[in-house]
Amino acid sequence: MLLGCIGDDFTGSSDLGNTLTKSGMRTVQYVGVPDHPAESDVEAGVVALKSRSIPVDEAVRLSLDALDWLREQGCEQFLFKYCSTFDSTPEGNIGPVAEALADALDARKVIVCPAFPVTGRSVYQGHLFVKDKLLNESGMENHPLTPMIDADLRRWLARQCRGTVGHIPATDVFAGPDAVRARMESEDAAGHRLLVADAIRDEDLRVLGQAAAGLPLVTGGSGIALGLPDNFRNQLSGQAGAWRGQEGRAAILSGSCSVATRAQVARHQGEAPALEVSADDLMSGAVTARGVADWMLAQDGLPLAFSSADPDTVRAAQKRHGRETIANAFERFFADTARALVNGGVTRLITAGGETSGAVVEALAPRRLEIGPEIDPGVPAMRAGKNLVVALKSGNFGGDDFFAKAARILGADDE
Ligand SMILES: Nc1ncnc2c1ncn2[C@@H]1O[C@H](COP(=O)(O)OP(=O)(O)OP(=O)(O)O)[C@@H](O)[C@H]1O
Ligand SMILES: O=C(O)[C@@H](O)C(=O)CO
Repeated sequence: MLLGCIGDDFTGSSDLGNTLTKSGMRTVQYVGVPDHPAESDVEAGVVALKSRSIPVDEAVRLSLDALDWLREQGCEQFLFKYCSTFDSTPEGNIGPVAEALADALDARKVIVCPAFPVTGRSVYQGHLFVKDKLLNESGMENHPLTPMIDADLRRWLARQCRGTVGHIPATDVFAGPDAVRARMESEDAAGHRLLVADAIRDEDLRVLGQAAAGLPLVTGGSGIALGLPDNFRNQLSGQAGAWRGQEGRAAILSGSCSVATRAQVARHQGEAPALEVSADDLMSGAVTARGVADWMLAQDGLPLAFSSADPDTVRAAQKRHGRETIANAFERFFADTARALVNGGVTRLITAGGETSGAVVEALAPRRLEIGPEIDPGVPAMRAGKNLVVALKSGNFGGDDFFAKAARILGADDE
């Protein structure tokens, strides 16, 4: 294994797996820290953690465990993958995890770049934009778990860190890898270890990737991985692996309340059987995982069960029941429903939302996820077992027709 990656959630890890596979690295996603060695043909290993919204100490401990395992597999460089919308709180977990990994690797000059231009995430003057909006005006300020209320990544990250945060401005990135390396030197000399890097185009990310050759630790969204495979080019087999689709029943579970998911749910509701699960019904016990799975298994077509709701509804429900209580209850609900669906014969499972997908994948506990073709930017089809394929969609990814498209691609072989 050449590149060792640690993802702070499951959908985000599959996004990274997608980028690396498309760039020609044979990539496997692991569900948590494996208790077995990696297969010898794996060139990039992504250890997917569910560490984005857990207590800081736990996120650090899990990430260091993942690092130990990846080091044992012989990795030469490490990548910490977080969300392209920098999902975190003033306490963490991005800053503390990045600092702990940097300490363990004795790394200085650590790039921090969540840019992912194809989905509209760019970093300019240290600020994160989602399309033409600053992060804190993009809808992310309403996120149920990690409301993003500051678009200045340097300021937000500094709140989470022990050390100071530096900057690699766009002027250097546009000037190429040598200018970026020179800027990293001067920021290092000024005592800054974590360096927020501007990037507005894929070519900027490739420049950062080139500049990062030989550095032990890189951090960012999946975009930062665009340029990394080239640094290993002469060590790669050139065979990313063939994809085999899966026939059989398909179903969708959506716990994501993000803007893109709500549009996908609205579109799907008009075309196929869909069942809404409200927080009140879940908390009162009026709906159960068993009941919802039975309903889904009884439908023709592509059934959807969703809790996706608008920000006002989410806020009101959180006020009534408590944010953590609801989050835990929905996670348990989606995990149990997924288990019942797979036991009931579903072979193609589509999930929306990072926390939701994490709960589902942990419940199904596949040993590894093999990355297949891209469904929409940032979302690959994946094989989770002999008879099971999955698509784990990040909240804000995918076009309005994502669900139907995902079911189709999960069912088809590579051409
Ligand atoms: N109807 C609802 N009322 C209140 N909270 C809800 C409701 N439905 C879902 N939630 C909460 O919203 C959160 C959704 O998080 P999740 O990570 O699954 O989606 P996302 O944030 O859109 O995805 P991503 O992390 O990929 O951006 C969960 O914590 C869940 O408990
Ligand atoms: O980077 C992204 O936006 C996604 O891969 C993700 O992590 C969302 O949960």
